[in-house]
Amino acid sequence: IVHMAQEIKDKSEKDYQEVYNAIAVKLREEDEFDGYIGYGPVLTRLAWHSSGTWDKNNNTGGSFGGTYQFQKESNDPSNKGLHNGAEFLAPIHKQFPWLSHGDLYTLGGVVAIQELQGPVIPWRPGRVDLPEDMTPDNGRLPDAVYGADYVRNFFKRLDLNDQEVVALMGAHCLGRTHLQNTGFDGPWGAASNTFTNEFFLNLLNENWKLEKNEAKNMQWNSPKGYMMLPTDHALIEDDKYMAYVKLYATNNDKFFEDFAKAFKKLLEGGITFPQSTPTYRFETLDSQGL
Ligand code: HEM
Ligand SMILES: O=C1CCNc2c1cnc1ccccc21
Repeated sequence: IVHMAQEIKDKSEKDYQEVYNAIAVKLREEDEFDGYIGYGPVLTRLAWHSSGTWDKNNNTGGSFGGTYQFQKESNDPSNKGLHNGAEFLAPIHKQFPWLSHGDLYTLGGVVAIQELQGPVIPWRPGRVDLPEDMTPDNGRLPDAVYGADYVRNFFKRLDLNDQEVVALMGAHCLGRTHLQNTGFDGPWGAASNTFTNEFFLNLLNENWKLEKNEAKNMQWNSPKGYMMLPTDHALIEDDKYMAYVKLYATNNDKFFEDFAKAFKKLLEGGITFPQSTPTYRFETLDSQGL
């Protein structure tokens, strides 16, 4: 299967910046969601989950077809809680019906990262909605209960190496786990809605204890009320991953640079873009004085 991005002839950078701004203004205004964390983290997770179904071995799934819009995919137990992100984006789709669902879901993640003071994520348009029967099966997204070997093997299917995996996991600086979504709980107190390298600092600086939580799942908790999933903690159990955790904990610029590259790669997995497709680097609301 080839997923060839369509050439968008009648839309310019200005048109896409207008969509970016509509999402960003709504994100800024609707700040009370999830205990005043806001929609940034769940939009980021929606962009990742709509892309993370890709299988490089047969080029099925991925962000191209926008199949998250179909219940077969949005009802995947791995996607519990993400309907909040999809509902947030529904009015944006109404306002800009020319934008495909795949472009909408990935652009939502780009806006979230950039508006939460993260790096600029270069983004290309042209994903094309596929019919419902092209929706990938459930079960293509990762479980949180396993260790480093599982994580390394899982991301091979997405063509992502150790360095890209550690950089991407840095997005767990955002938001929190919700017992009713995934059976994990915390961190308690304010979860973050600012994109930083704190996930790596937490991994290295906290005193982690493996405990069973209320849903009978094992998770790592610290005296300060922080938490890590087993797949998070795996990054300091494995020497190769640990080297990148240390790099990103001590070099925020390097983290931002590597995250931006890896997140773009994740959001474009399986898509062939024509040479003529422009790569957009959007302005944040702040940088536009908005
Ligand atoms: C081994 C891979 C991964 C596993 C097992 C995993 C698992 C999880 C789990 C269990 C949650 C809690 C969801 C909830 O209870 O609401 C979560 C949240 C989140 N994940 Fe991951 N994740 C992984 C990789 C990623 C990647 C690669 C990204 C993005 C680049 C990402 C971004 C997020 C964000 C932003 C949240 C917070 C969502 C919110 O606050 O609503 N995760 N993840
Ligand atoms: O160390 C943190 C910062 C707050 N958010 C998370 C952390 C670690 N693991 C997570 C895993 C999923 C969602 C949020 C987090």
